[in-house]
Formats: sequence, C-alpha cells, structure tokens
Amino acid sequence: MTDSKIQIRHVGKVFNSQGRSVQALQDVSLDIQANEFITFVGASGCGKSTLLRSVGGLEQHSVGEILVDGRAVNGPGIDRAMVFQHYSLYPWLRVMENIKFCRQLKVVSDTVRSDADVEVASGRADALLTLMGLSAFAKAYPNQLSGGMQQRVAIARALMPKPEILLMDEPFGALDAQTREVMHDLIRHVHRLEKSTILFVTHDVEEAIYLGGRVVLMAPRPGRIDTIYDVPLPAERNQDMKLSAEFLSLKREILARIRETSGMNTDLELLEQLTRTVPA
Ligand SMILES: Nc1ncnc2c1ncn2[C@@H]1O[C@H](COP(=O)(O)OP(=O)(O)OP(=O)(O)O)[C@@H](O)[C@H]1O
Repeated sequence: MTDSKIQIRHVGKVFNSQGRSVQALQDVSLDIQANEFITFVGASGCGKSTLLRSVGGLEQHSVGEILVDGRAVNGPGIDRAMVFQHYSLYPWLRVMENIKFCRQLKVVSDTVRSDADVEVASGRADALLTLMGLSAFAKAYPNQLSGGMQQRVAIARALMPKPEILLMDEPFGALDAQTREVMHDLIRHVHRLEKSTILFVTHDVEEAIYLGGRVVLMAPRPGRIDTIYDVPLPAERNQDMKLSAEFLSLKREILARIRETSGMNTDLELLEQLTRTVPA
C-alpha cells in the first residue's frame, strides 16, 4: 500500500468494434504522486488517450484497477477535470458564463443553495480570469477570441471546481508554436499555484520534457508503458533551458526510442533496402 495520489495497477483495455479486437492498453502500472506534473508521449495509437480517459472515468478499463486517493475509479468525479485539444466552449455563452457554467450546474443541483456559494463561485471565476490574463474579455463570446485565448477559457473552466487532478489531452495541439510557449509557462504557473496533479498527453517531445517532472513513453500494439524518464531540470523552468545539453540529450533519446517502438526504423530500413534493389 503506497500513499500515491493515483495508483494504476495492471490495467488493460480491449476495444471490440466491427469484429476487430484492439488491445489499447496491456498491463499498465504506474504510481503518480500528489502535485506531480507527469507527461505522456508515444507513437500514435499507443493508448495515451485511453489511459487518460480511464483515469478520468470516461472509459471503463477491462482489467486491473485505478485508484485515486485509495478509492477505485468507477466513473467521472468532481476531483478530476479534463481539457481536450478542441476547446469545447459553449459558443452562445460569454467567457465568464462559460467559466462558471459547471459550477453553476452544481450549485443549482445542490439541495441547499446559498448566496455565499454563488459569491464564492464568482470570486473564483474572477481570480481564474485574471490568472489566465482574460479579465478584459469576460463579456466576449468564444468566436471573438483567438485559439490560445479560447484554450485559456477552457482551462479556467476546468479549474473552476478546484479539481485535484487535471487531465490534459493534447490541449495545445491546435495552437501555433509561439502561443504554445506562452501556454507552457502559464500551465506550469497554474500547477504551482493550484497544487494540482497534472497528467498531460502530447505528441511533442519538447513540450513533454519542458512541462513534466517525469515523461512516460508508451509503445503501441499492444499499448503499454515502455520507459519512464526523470527530467533533469529544476522545478523553476525557462525557455532557455530547451537549448541546454541535458534537455537536448533527453529529447534525442526519447525521439530515438519512439522511432524504435513505433517500428518506424524498420519501415525506413525496408525503404532503404527497396531503393537499393530497385534499379534507378
Ligand atoms: N472507441 C474506440 N473503439 C475502438 N478502438 C479504439 C477506440 N478508442 C481507441 N481505440 C483504439 O485503441 C488504440 C489506442 O488508442 P488511443 O487513442 O488511446 O491512442 P493514442 O496513443 O492516444 O493515439 P493518438 O496519439 O493517435 O491520439 C488505437 O489502436 C485506437 O484505434
């Protein structure tokens, strides 16, 4: 028995669709500590999203168990919030209304609803708007905002109920490189401030190293954990660190391992052999 925030024990997941069976996860075990920022990378189809969704309770694993604070995950809960690549904001609601939406639903559904609840919710929404640098846009509609701003609204909305665990599935995948850099520093700041535990899935190895304290590399067919890397960078980070020898060496190592585990090396070797045997 450990005191890890999240315990993933021998988790497996099989999808059966159209007469085909896919082993999306096989024997995945991982302990994640409270307040950790852990990132997941790996070739397409290695089960990163499935694992994240399983921790979020949006997917039911076929075998094994997932425990949060020692309790089995059987479905979504207010202690876990998810942020996806596509902002999923309500286009007919203004920024502030979007942020308050879930909290309002909770307040309204509570049998005892006090004015104090609503006041606390408003105070938190204001604070989150400021944190995200969106105070001037409280009354704007989502389509009046850039992609980066919309994603900041989505993050503020996810943070609204003070989730202990934030599950982020390629949240910056649709943003341009400069906006992503801004978002990286912002999300690290949020992590420090809110003391949440963050699980972050990405295709971008540089993003995974810059954000994470550990990087989990997953491999496909069947989806599994291949290697876990400790990131040799201090807790306080800045963009210049991306050019440091430690950073670049870890990036090279992870990229090489992704190529190996995805079979891309084999494909390239095959292609080389073919071009050698096919006359010009
Ligand atoms: N609902 C589903 N029905 C059937 N198969 C699924 C379903 N969801 C995922 N899979 C399959 O499970 C495997 C793992 O998918 P998953 O989306 O978790 O991988 P991933 O690592 O997140 O991929 P990507 O990086 O491309 O987003 C893939 O082979 C995928 O096709």
